[in-house]
Amino acid sequence: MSFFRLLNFGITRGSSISKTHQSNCECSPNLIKIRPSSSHDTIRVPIEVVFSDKCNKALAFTLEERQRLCIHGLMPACVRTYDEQMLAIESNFHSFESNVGRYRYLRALRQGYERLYFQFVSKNVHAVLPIIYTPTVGLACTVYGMLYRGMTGIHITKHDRGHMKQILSNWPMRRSVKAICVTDGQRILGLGDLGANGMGIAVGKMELYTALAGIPPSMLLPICLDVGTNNKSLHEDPLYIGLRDERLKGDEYVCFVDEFMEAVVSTFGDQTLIHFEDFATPNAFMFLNRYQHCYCHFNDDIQGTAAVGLGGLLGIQRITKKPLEEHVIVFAGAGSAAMGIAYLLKMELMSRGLSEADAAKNIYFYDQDGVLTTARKSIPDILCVFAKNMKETKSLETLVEQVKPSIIMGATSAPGLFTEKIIRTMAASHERPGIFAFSNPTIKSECTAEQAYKFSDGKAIYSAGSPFPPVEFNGKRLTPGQANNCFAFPALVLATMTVLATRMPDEIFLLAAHELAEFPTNEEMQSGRIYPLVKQANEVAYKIGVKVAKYLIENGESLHLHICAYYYLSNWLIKVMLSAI
Ligand SMILES: NC(=O)C1=CN([C@@H]2O[C@H](COP(=O)(O)OP(=O)(O)OC[C@H]3O[C@@H](n4cnc5c(N)ncnc54)[C@H](O)[C@@H]3O)[C@@H](O)[C@H]2O)C=CC1
Ligand SMILES: CC(=O)C(=O)O
Ligand SMILES: [Mg+2]
Repeated sequence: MSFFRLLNFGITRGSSISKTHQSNCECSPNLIKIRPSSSHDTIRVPIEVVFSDKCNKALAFTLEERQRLCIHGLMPACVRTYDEQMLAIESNFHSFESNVGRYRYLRALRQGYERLYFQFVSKNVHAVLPIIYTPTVGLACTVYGMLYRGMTGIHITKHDRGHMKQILSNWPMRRSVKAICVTDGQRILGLGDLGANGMGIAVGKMELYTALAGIPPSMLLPICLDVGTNNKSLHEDPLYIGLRDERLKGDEYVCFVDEFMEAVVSTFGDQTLIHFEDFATPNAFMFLNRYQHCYCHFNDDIQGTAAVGLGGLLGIQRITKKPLEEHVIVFAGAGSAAMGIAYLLKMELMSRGLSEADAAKNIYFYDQDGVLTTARKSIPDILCVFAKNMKETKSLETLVEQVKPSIIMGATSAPGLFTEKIIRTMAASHERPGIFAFSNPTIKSECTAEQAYKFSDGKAIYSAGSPFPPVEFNGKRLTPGQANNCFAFPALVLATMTVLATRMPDEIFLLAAHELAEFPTNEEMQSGRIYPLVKQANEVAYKIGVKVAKYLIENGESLHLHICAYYYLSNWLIKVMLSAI
């Protein structure tokens, strides 16, 4: 019997690990009387392998495993079942009062017991996502140097030019890597330039690949491009883990990223999926365009958010029974998130037969410089069609008074931007005003759930990038939706990886938006919640993943033609991946 077969993890959900020991010992529920091991059937495996993060089962090693692996006596007599293991982790997790404490505990758990970690996360998505993802991961990134506890991915610095392939080859699981998530740390959530501390976000995103979409962690590699940081306080922070230099810029920066992209595919293969995360907006768009014909890549802040944003808008259409083209929509912020959503929204409206100008007619943009008018100098290409021939104003309240939007979408990192006056004005003109506060983490929300419900007299359909608890209003319990790209990217990468697609066309983001909008029931929609619950995120990833996989195969985006002949196989493959954890 091989080591890995002997090491029957058997920790599939709800199963009991203690079956094997029952024939070998007398046992009370938790404590077992063990008999000495017989040396002739032992398997010699280096102890550091048995207790490595990939293999360590803690007290779930059965009596047979303990005897045959010669680790008998190296742990207490108790053999824990799956449920007991999960209970022990859960008790530890909840024993920490602060969320950063819980984050720290989970980091240690992953480093010592990777399988248990992912089993715990995928079983407790609702409790754990706010820790390993927004909002806590943002706070953790601000003190990442203090929390640092060893290898989580690859750091490539600006001094590594000419050697990137060699550095990537240093990754211990290089042979199995199929996807990377890369950040240069310049716009970490709404917290600005966090330099090399941004690694925390790349790690968090990839943990959702596994926890929500079942993609084995050995296939995934988080990468931080340390090209310096313009955040002076990090230069002075004695615990900072990155280079204390100004950021690379201009041609030097672009050449650096070009070399990186080439090194990725030459090390891990042509169809390696490359996920760009939290780059500053101009660079995010520049790389999305630059690499569109050469790599299988996507930008989560632009495209993943677009799918979730449009999904939310389609949800509002379901509630209000008013077609999206008749809604007046104000975007507050003109960065990756807002521009990505507006682009996909325009695509949706044009697919309904509208001209580009008609699709853009009721959509307004407002940013730090005020409302976007045709008088503005240097408008990004994507936004030109949305610029209005109207009087300029620097006040969002004035704009809202003027155009009376039925939907407002904030992605500004400007907390409190949606004032009482704005929300009241919208509620006075619309039965169910849509309010989206995409900014992360929670402290950056344009308004809180409570403010949205209170100032709209409970009428608002409110969603936010970070989780808000339900609010009691006039005897009703109102549950906000989480408008976060975590409802899109796990499905999109699962599909792309499963069918070996070589690119990620715009249509799959549109498709994901439609599937997402269908997820909540009519009853949930009418209660004002347009997104699934976070605890349903695995199901969302699977269902959208299957649809996207079929689309990719049917439209010739899949690398292997024989898969096309068996396109229903994608269903099966995805199920297998999901059951792998
Ligand atoms: N919920 C989700 O899934 C996602 C949320 N986000 C969040 O969206 C926020 C923005 O990120 P990016 O789109 O990359 O944008 P960015 O950071 O590149 O741009 C922000 C935009 O907001 C505008 N802005 C800033 N302060 C403003 C103010 N007081 N009034 C009006 N406009 C103002 C700026 O002019 C700019 O257009 C971040 O907080 C980020 O965490 C980003 C991606 C996904
Ligand atoms: C959620 C996300 O990707 C962001 O806030 O940047
Ligand atoms: Mg992001």
